Amino acid sequence: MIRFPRYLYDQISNVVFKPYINLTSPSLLVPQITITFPLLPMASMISSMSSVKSYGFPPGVGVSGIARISPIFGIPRVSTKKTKTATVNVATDLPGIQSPLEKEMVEDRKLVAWTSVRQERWEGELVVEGEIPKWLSGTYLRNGPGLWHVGDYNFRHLFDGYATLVGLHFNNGHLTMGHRQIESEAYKAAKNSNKLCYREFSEVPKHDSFLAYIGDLANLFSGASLTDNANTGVVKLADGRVVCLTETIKGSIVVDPNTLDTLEKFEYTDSWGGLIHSAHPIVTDSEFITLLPDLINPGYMVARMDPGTNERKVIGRVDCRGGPSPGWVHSFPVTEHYVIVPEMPLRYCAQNLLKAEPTPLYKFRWYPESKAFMHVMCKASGKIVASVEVPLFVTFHFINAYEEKDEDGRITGVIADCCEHHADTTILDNLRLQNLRSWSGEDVLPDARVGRFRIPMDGSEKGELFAALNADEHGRGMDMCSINPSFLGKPYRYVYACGAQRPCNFPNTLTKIDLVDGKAKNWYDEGAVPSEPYFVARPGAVEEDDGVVISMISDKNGEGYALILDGSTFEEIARAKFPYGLPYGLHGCWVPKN
Ligand SMILES: CC(=O)/C=C/C=C(C)/C=C/C1=C(C)CCCC1(C)C
Ligand SMILES: CC(/C=C/C=O)=C\C=C\C=O
Ligand SMILES: [Fe+2]
Repeated sequence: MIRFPRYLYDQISNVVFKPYINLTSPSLLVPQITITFPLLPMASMISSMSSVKSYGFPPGVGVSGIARISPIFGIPRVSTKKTKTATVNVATDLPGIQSPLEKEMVEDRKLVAWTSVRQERWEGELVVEGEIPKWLSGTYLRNGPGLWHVGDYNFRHLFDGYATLVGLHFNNGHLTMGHRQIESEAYKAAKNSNKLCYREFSEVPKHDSFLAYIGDLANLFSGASLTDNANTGVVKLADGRVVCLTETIKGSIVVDPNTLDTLEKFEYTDSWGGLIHSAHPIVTDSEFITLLPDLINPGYMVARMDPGTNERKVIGRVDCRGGPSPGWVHSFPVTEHYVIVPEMPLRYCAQNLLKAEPTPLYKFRWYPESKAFMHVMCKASGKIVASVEVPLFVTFHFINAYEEKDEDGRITGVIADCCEHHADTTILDNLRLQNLRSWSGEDVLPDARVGRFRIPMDGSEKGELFAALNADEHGRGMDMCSINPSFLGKPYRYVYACGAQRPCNFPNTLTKIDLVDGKAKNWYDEGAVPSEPYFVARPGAVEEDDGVVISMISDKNGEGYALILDGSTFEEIARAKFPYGLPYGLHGCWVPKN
């Protein structure tokens, strides 16, 4: 049994135990281990062990000792000593061994969704079980925070992790997979200095002195200390560029969808400045629309960027009706003619931004007395055509929105759907890594629903919020949604999302919701954590659900696979096992071939 920190254990695919005879003192058997990283044979480390104890397993198996191992970002050393070798495969041999420490390690592997990615990059062909439709030709990219530590320091929150980009390349029924870390300044600095250097979602770099603290505050206001760790989503712009994004504007990074290489920063050439934006712009073949919260004069700038440019042009501005600051806008929806600007009572909070230690709501604060609003801005004129008070709500993700018309074709209202957490902010705390990693079997995932806003366009002061269907249909879990992109901004019927099979501490099913029938079809693999189900339409499809749904699964054995479901039946049509389990990821996009 070789003991080392959890994060290192997960980096390792193979351990070679090498006892050798010390020639100057032949009675002395000196143990050594070689630790090999999967598919990177050069990246192996050799380390001597202090105490050795055999458990009576075959040679090389069941040996205990404390291994001296260089840190994760260190340069592996290679031994030149002559050795006899015996091989232990950690993945296959250790699970059979039942010492308490070994049990703990096996448990760790099961938490692969919440365990740092085990190496910087990998690429290879996957074996496909079932049949991938031949028409599925292109790359599914998924971004997310996949590395949650620097050296020995472990991050707190799911959203803190350094971005891991995964690519599934589909070609004529074949599938190759690759993953790699996005080379943000924040990631590179952490790697080089072995410490956190930029402010992440919940993490703030430690200061050596009071002077350094003051300097950091200045850097906070200029944005210099904010992270550029583009770990939330990835979008394909109409001009073909693929950009990874997060909530900080500087965290916009152009990547190569084929190699997953980090290419360059996406620099905005306009002078709008600002430090933060919505992590989910609306991106289509003709549109890029984003929201820029204004923390000084509480409000939001709504901006558009034309394909082939890096210049945002302002469509209009919404002044907040509540205060003292704008509500968090992780995402927002659009209809054919309008941009819908949500004003959630979970608002950015300047005081919390200044704090070195995280508050229960991180950089935000819940202001129920400030009320909640939905604003509707005309895309063409930038005018606010409706602004209504709505019941309090909490959402990360809007699903879609569309215009309601009367029989004469006049717009009477707007419907906007979101993954709504019953105006309860505890979901943010649930996403702390400690909570995700220490599930005791209790049902602790707060209820969520498809929250449907109806915003009247007749000058009424209030809008409605209700559940679009009975949330028991999807186990009262609801987040990480996608739709058929051709239905963006239009009346639509189907939502793909992560739902729940209870008890659970995190959404653990894939669900296809039929908003017309108020029914859901659910996919479930016991103990697995599926990531956002992403709908890709079949070229030439007429039906809204004619296509496939792609998700990546981190399973209960610490392994993982790509899953392809039929968009219509929601039945599995293919799966392909990854070489090792991957951490959970957030949002994806589809880059068609050519
Ligand atoms: C991963 C995800 O969904 C959200 C990430 C959010 C981030 C990185 C937020 C960062 C922020 C700061 C570093 C300071 C300013 C406020 C805020 C935008 C929350
Ligand atoms: C993963 C998540 C919420 C799950 C709750 O049910 C939210 C992710 C937000 C960022 O993209
Ligand atoms: Fe998101």
